[in-house]
Amino acid sequence: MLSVTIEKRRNHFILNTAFDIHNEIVVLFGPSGAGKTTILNCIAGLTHPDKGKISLGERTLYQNKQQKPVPIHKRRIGYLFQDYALFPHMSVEKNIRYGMKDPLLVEQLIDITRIRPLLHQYPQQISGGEKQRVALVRALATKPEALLLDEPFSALDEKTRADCQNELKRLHDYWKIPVILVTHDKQEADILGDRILHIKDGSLHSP
Ligand SMILES: Nc1ncnc2c1ncn2[C@@H]1O[C@H](COP(=O)(O)OP(=O)(O)OP(=O)(O)O)[C@@H](O)[C@H]1O
Repeated sequence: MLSVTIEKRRNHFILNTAFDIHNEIVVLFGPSGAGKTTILNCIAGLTHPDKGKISLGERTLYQNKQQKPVPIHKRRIGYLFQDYALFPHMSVEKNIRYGMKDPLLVEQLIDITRIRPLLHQYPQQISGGEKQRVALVRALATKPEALLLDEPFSALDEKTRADCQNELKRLHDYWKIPVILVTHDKQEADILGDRILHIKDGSLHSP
């Protein structure tokens, strides 16, 4: 379980939120500037709350200012952004194998997502949807214990977005870990979310 309690001062409000995520896909849904990315960044360790506690399974990743936060690379959290961030000078295969923990698992992921024909291509030679699937596999190849997705499919056309959404569902059925997905797209939230958390001005609220 991913357990999150965050208090953090922002420009126009104090982000103040608490929630638990089991092995499910939870959608974080809310207007621009509501605090969604700040929450993901705190969980990933890119920034820290002013107060609060973040734990993943038995491990405490952050607890107030009493103890040193666990550094990003030791959190075992996969983070996928809108602009995929593949290494441009590496083939798809090298991108995926970078930081991988378990070669057998990577082979399975490649088959599940049907990206084997792309392995020898470079990022600039494949489409946006393909890049996003590769980025998803790369994130999972590190064997994360939780996955954070910040509008991963918003730059894609409708058909490609639907394909990627299906891919994510299939991967999650296979690999049940806590997933947080940020989206502005209500339809995507309904399709993918086991649960939807609505956030506005830094606080969770009912729709
Ligand atoms: N370094 C910072 N210091 C103070 N406030 C910040 C900082 N970075 C962002 N903010 C403010 O925090 C609020 C939340 O920003 P955040 O990026 O988390 O929102 P978001 O919900 O992800 O928005 P979007 O959907 O547009 O990406 C915004 O009002 C933003 O202006």
